Amino acid sequence: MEEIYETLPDTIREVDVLILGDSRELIVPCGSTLGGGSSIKLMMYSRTQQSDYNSWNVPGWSAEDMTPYLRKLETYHGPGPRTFHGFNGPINVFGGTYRANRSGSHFVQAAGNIGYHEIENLTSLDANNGVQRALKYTGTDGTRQDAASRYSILSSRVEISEPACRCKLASKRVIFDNKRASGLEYRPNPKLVVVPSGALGIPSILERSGLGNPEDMKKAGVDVVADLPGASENYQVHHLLDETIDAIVGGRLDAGEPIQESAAILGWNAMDTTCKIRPTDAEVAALGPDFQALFPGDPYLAPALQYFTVGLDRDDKAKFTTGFFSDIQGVDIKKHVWAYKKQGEIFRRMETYRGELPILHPPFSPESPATLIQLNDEPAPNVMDIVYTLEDDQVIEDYARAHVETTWHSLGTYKMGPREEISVIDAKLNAYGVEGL
Ligand SMILES: Cc1cc2nc3c(=O)[nH]c(=O)nc-3n(C[C@H](O)[C@H](O)[C@H](O)COP(=O)(O)OP(=O)(O)OC[C@H]3O[C@@H](n4cnc5c(N)ncnc54)[C@H](O)[C@@H]3O)c2cc1C
Repeated sequence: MEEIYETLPDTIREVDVLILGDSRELIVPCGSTLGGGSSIKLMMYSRTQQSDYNSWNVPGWSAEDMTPYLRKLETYHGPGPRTFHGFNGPINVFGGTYRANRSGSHFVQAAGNIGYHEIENLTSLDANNGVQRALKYTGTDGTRQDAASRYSILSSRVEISEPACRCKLASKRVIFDNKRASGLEYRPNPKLVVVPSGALGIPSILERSGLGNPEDMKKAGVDVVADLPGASENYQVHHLLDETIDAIVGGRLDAGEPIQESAAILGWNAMDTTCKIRPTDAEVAALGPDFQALFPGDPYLAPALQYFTVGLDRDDKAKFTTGFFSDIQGVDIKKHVWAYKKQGEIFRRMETYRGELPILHPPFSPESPATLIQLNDEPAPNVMDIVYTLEDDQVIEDYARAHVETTWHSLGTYKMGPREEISVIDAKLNAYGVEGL
């Protein structure tokens, strides 16, 4: 395990030009270990909206087609009608062994005050514009529900060494016998070659193997086996502003204590509420005609700059950029500014609210109604929506550009769909232009 861990990249680093004349490196964290992201993820339970599945427009992969599999993977311990969920799957979905109930309830109440009411089952695939007390990928004892242990990869010693071997051998490239995938370095002639290396790992491995954008492969000296330009397109990840005020990081809590006591707080991920919200029609209109023309739709409208491509060896730096805030219409940044204001209106109405944290607050001018406030013992009285000026909008925008981070949910490379839409795999997950992969 240790050896494998050390041979895989921990993070993918990216240099993005976010502010004119300045540049900042954004990091996409990924789980470079057995179980991948599921071994380090935040355990937050959510499901894709049905419109997302249906937008793939691939027979056999609609929301209706996917629902039996969504049920099959879970043992659901949450609220809501049983029709939407599964009760015999390997992954437990549970409310957690610990919750910060007071602030959670205040959030639900405050969101309700501005029209986002509590929805019992926000994961019904079409529920929207509501909040829910969050569920987690944890067992009823608070244990992480990771892919490696829940799918029994670790159930016997023999099986431990098998996926471990594959991880290591897969790490360079797929071998082709003419157009047929025939092995992963030292494992010749299997019936089928599967490369489960995640949205970040797959493009590099397959481009090193000759499947990808011919231009990029030529530059890297790789012979073309299949011309699949989509391999280095369509990468998507979403952005957020985030800051940790963690008791362990802050030195207020020794991590050893809760571990020794098997404390219930170990089953907590500090996310007690979750929500899905969209701008209203009036808000969309206020964001301008460019935004209106493109909404609702794919929020990642900056594909021209998003790609991930080949390096000659596994440790070579990938050519990679998220494309955050780079679309000329400014739709991506406008969405972020809208979300900043909206979450502020919820927090300002929480009974627990006592003002903003200076380290997390954009530097509005002291005259702005959005300027930093700190309250003493009482929540804010008679809260009205802040009316932001154009200058305030600019402050939020600059702050977002300077502080935005990536959010761990990489997807989209090696896209499934018709080949003419520069997709890379078909509805049966076979790569176009070759066999057995
Ligand atoms: C910090 C973090 C927090 C997250 N929080 C949540 C959350 O709360 N809720 C949620 O639903 N999702 C969350 N996610 C996202 C979720 O973990 C991923 O979407 C999911 O794990 C993707 O699964 P995957 O199988 O596609 O790829 P991965 O889980 O990335 O698995 C890819 C595997 O391939 C291996 N690999 C890569 N390159 C090579 C190579 N060259 N050779 C051999 N092996 C290779 C990797 O080591 C890894 O084991 C989080 C992710 C991260 C990183």
